Amino acid sequence: MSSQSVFPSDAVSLVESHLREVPDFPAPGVLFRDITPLIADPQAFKVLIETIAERYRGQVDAVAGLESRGFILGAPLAIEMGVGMLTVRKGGRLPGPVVGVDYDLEYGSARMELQPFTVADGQRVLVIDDVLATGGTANAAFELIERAGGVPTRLCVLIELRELGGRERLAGREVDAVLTY
Ligand SMILES: O=P(O)(O)OC[C@H]1O[C@H](OP(=O)(O)OP(=O)(O)O)[C@H](O)[C@@H]1O
Ligand SMILES: Nc1ncnc2[nH]cnc12
Repeated sequence: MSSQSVFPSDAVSLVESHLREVPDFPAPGVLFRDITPLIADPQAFKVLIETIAERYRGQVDAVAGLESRGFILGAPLAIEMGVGMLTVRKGGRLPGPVVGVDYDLEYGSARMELQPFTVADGQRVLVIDDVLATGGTANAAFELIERAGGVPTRLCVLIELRELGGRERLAGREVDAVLTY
């Protein structure tokens, strides 16, 4: 783990101590960072959400969660900050009208969609997810929010996997990670 988190060291330790590292999931060679122990611990989950909310309170008008683990973090965060929740979903799951973007992952491709009518013009949006890997998913979310008329101010993730280059793919975007590997 590297240091330099923009979050307090207590929050970094909290995430680190509640993570499961699962080798070869969902495919051989992938070390999967599993946040389920963290969200299953009511005290840890509450403190984490409060800590993240503290950093962005008053600076954003909405939270956009990225399907599906970003929803788990985004919904309580939106309530804690008193703003609305936007859902950036995998292709084909939202009733239209939607804006969509196709993008490449490490292996294969994917599509994310957003209902533009959920985004107010000029609305400042915090994008939230559990993991930043190649950055394809987050990059798609930034593009969709902009196409819908919003202003994606930054990405917040619990875990950044540095060697997968997400930060470079998101060049010019603000990225905050609680924990970086
Ligand atoms: O930076 P990237 O290379 O785009 O990868 C990061 C994305 O991958 C994971 O989601 P996944 O697609 O596994 O979906 P899930 O949350 O529904 O499991 C993770 O929750 C991020 O959304
Ligand atoms: N190694 C990983 N662990 C958890 N989620 C991921 N999403 C992309 N890569 C991941």
